[in-house]
Amino acid sequence: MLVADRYRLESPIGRGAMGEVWRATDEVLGRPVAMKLLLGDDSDAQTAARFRLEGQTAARLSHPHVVAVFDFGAWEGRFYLVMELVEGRSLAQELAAAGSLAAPRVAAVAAQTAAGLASAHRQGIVHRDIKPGNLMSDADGTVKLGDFGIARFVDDPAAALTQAGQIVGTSLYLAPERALGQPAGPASDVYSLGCVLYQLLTGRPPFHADTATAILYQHIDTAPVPPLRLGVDVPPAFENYLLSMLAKQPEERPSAQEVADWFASGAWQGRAQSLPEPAAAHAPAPAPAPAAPRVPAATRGAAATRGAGGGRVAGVGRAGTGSRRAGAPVAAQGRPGGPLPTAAPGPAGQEGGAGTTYMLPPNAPRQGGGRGRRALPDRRGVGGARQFVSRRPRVASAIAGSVAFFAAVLIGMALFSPDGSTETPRVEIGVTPTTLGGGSGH
Ligand SMILES: Nc1ncnc2c1ncn2[C@@H]1O[C@H](COP(=O)(O)OP(=O)(O)OP(=O)(O)O)[C@@H](O)[C@H]1O
Repeated sequence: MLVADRYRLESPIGRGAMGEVWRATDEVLGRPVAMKLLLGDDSDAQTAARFRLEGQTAARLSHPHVVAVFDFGAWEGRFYLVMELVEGRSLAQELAAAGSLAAPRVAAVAAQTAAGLASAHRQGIVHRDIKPGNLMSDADGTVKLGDFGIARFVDDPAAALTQAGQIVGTSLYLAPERALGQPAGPASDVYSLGCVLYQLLTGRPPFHADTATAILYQHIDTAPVPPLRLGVDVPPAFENYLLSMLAKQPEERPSAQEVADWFASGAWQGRAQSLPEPAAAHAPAPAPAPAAPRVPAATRGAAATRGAGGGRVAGVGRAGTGSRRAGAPVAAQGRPGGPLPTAAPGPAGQEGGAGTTYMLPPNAPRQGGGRGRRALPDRRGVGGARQFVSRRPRVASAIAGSVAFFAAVLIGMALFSPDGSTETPRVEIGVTPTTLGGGSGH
């Protein structure tokens, strides 16, 4: 079949939510291409507009790790998109075949995907649907980021084609701030990439549950189980960095460019290091061998007490509207700090599928008042004392010695004072050494 007098369809490659992808030949330029044909016809204005947006968005990008877009048009009532043909398979297929991938392969995927993502972010484009099926690997193992079907321009909310109260994306990889109804930013893509890398390494995503809503709650307030604890063979530095990408707070995650630089530098092979400063969000990666940032206290602290499957929350089930297929409005985000998305059940869909819309119940935790936020100060307080003791053992033991000395003096005064006074500052004796002793890491 010859499409638009130019592209000869040869064999189907696959089908997604919006269209079917064919291997084709561009007979004008004489080269193989991939052609995505919009499912159905172009009479559905909403779907057609989103399909066109995908083409326009991806066409703005020119990067070795982003699938190139060559052409866009309409033919016999259907829109088509002509792309660079990636001869290989998606990371979803690679993962399905292997079960899990070795650390060096995952590090290469991380460096390349993050580089493609960083180029999109520089153009003001947020991908919003990073998942294994959207990462394509060619015959050499080079990874290319594709499917900008639900991407949006950071500065152009109208381009999101959204409807209030809905969140679009795949729940398995959805950043906490998006689960809370806030707009996706570049850091949301980094979080999603962190989820994908975690899955490639361990064979399972960081959070999984029976319903999409339960998974969203886990993104919000459950720490991922560190891969080493699952018995995965991964260098400590790699694990530390991966967990920093999964930080609950967007500002605590590295940028896509930092992720690309860090993995490309080979630093992932090293041991985890403590840095003198708290995880520096968006600081340039140190050269030549950048250290892994310290995992945010909330991430690591919670990991000790809660498993990835824990914390099931009752709520509405998945609210997959099937909107991408049906052409209904999709993908609305709440304003920062604005009201949470409202509950609205919808038809069920396949977990991890694309173009799925989720809605949280109205009583979902609010940012700043949610369960995760309430738990943070305690975890951070204990973690801070531990870090202080482990980083400054001499100072800590000097303080502990002084406290013990004054305690002994006060006890002596109380015992041997002529009037037998019992006014001993027990609070100082009891509390201070306990606080320091709680982190006896030396
Ligand atoms: N440029 C391309 N070269 C080779 N294969 C491609 C290309 N683009 C997409 N594919 C493959 O075609 C199939 C369908 O892709 P498509 O992007 O339409 O859907 P999807 O990403 O699987 O799902 P969804 O669109 O619902 O997120 C996938 O298997 C994908 O790997």
